[in-house]
Amino acid sequence: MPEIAARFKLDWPGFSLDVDLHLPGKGVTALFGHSGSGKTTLLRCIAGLERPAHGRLVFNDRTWQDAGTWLPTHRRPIGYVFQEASLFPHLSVLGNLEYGRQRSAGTARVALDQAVALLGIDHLLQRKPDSLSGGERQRVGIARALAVSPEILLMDEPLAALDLKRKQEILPYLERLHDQLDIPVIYVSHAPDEVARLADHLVVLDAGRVITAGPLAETLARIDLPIRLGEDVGVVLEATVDHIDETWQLMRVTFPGGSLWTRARDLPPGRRVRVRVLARDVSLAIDEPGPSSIQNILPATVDAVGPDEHPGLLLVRVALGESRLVARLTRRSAEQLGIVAGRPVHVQVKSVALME
Ligand SMILES: Nc1ncnc2c1ncn2[C@@H]1O[C@H](COP(=O)(O)OP(=O)(O)OP(=O)(O)O)[C@@H](O)[C@H]1O
Repeated sequence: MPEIAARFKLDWPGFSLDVDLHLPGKGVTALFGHSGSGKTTLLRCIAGLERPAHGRLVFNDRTWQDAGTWLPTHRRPIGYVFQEASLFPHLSVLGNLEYGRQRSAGTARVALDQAVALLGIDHLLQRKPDSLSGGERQRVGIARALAVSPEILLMDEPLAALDLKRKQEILPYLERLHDQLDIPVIYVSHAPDEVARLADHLVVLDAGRVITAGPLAETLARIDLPIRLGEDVGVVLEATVDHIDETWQLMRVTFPGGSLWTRARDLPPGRRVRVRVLARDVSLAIDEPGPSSIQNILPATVDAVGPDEHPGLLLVRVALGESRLVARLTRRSAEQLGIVAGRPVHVQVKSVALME
């Protein structure tokens, strides 16, 4: 599988970046971390917009940077999406897309027509940028990045400048990119919900260093990381819709190790979905609970126990077959229930978010 090998060392007053990463050559890799952790700087190094004194970057067996090699940005087969699309105001949307394409030197991987269709902007092609909404402008910005037929798409918080409504409007298009593009995407974000929804692979940065990197589900289930996610601690599960209960308008999704009920959606059985389960919505019981308003009660085994941000809380990871859930418990209840690794428990899941 093609791969991206990136090693950068950069020193600025008050900030240094020191990373050595191997990223998959397909799917969406999220660069995640708090503000100032170095996400944008790392993305800019990959794009050649920063030139660190010590750096090595190999993309699909081609060296873009090492001690004796430097491929300038315009010669790298990249598409770059900024937080806000800066479109030429005097050109129509189509003019903006074609301008980007003229500068493209790479082999055509994603045609302009395909980019237009993927981002749903065909009805906007004759419009001028100042007549577009923020969300539409950003969709054009993404299409423009794709119109240069890139071999990799670099996105720097493409939703950060949008309000919640516009974000919701654009997320389905990003999901389409995820499903239909065959080029790797590196996606900078500090929003856990975006990462849970879009990423396949996760790199967590803190103060210019990589804290952890790996497949999304596995990395989110780590409870030993110093990064503070607060209310967003939780896991994602790759699941399949297996039953719709029309009477109660509920839907059952199955994952390796169990199944969960959630609100029904208009999705056919067999459809692959991603579900997010937050640690605050998971509780544990030793004996099988009696009648309860909680619909999802599953047998599991405690896998690991770790500290949480507040000294009164713990994070407990449980195993259900090959899947993992994380529960947030008070230290007192963990003590009272005798929660230790290896202990069989019943997991109660109060709420499940479908990332679809
Ligand atoms: N050109 C520069 N010269 C010196 N310091 C810089 C430069 N650009 C960024 N920095 C600093 O480097 C650090 C990392 O910045 P960076 O933009 O990569 O963080 P980030 O994780 O992308 O943050 P955010 O989520 O806020 O965009 C910050 O402390 C920033 O002030």
